[in-house]
Amino acid sequence: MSKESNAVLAPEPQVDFVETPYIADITNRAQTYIKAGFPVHLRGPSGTGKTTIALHLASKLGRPVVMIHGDAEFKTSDLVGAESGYKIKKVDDRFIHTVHKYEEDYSKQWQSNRLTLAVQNGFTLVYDEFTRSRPEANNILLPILQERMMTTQSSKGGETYIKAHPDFCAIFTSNPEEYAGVNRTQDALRDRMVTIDIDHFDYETELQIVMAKSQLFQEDSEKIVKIVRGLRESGKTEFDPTIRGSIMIAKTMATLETTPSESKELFSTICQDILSSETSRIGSKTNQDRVRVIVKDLIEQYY
Ligand SMILES: Nc1ncnc2c1ncn2[C@@H]1O[C@H](COP(=O)(O)OP(=O)(O)OP(=O)(O)O)[C@@H](O)[C@H]1O
Repeated sequence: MSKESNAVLAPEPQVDFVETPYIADITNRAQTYIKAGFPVHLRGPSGTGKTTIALHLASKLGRPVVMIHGDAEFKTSDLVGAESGYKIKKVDDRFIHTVHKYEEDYSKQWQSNRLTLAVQNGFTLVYDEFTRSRPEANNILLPILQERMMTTQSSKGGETYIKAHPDFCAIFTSNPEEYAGVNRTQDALRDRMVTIDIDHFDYETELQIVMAKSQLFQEDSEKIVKIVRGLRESGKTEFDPTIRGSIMIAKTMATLETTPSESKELFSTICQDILSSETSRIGSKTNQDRVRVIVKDLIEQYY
């Protein structure tokens, strides 16, 4: 299988994907803009489901999907493709086994990269956390989004143009600009996409996701979701706890073959460990201790 075909994903529904009215509303709005020919940008804090919704949207469009993860090290050539020097092909002779022929192809090879692959073939591009790449690397996107035309360097030097396939479309995700390692979105790029701001899920969606991922019953999943939401709403944590914390608590309980209702002490310890870890990223013991106290109080409240 070629390197290119490894980069292409089939547009398949995700296992355990939960579609509540909250998710359906975001998906439907995004789909409308894509249908109208505009790229969509899902922007929001960590753990608000942006990547999952982007892949869900992509699967609904029914075209093969090419995914790129933003990276501070990216250069334009990592997105578009680059001259890869010459390649040597070894050919085994089928009849005389001791004979190996080597074919050397000194002509420069064009290694199509993911963006080129999507633009040329009309695939859906999911560019996850695209603002982690430097603005200079992302500049290549401007003519693609504006004129549906991509500029590349030809093997003979100079520029060539690739017209975007009519089915090509792009979905972007990003974290807010105050996050570490996130670059400011260039105005020109932002103006060419429809940005949908996403926040933490509503209660019903969090509950359905926890149940789907852990197989815990509703009553037990509700306890987890109420505690995580209570901690988030307290506003006293360094970082907001997310659905990831809820999923980790639920899966840990399920692995131990117990439930929050059966084992209150164990549940309390697991909630305190996971939530203090998720909400303090600079190793502050003060924050961890504060979270442990709030979580303990919330557990008393919801038992
Ligand atoms: N609709 C959904 N159905 C089932 N699980 C979901 C859904 N949305 C999100 N999740 C789960 O929630 C978690 C966080 O989602 P996701 O990774 O998409 O968030 P994100 O906003 O892209 O986060 P980050 O900014 O940190 O990359 C994942 O474990 C994901 O599987």
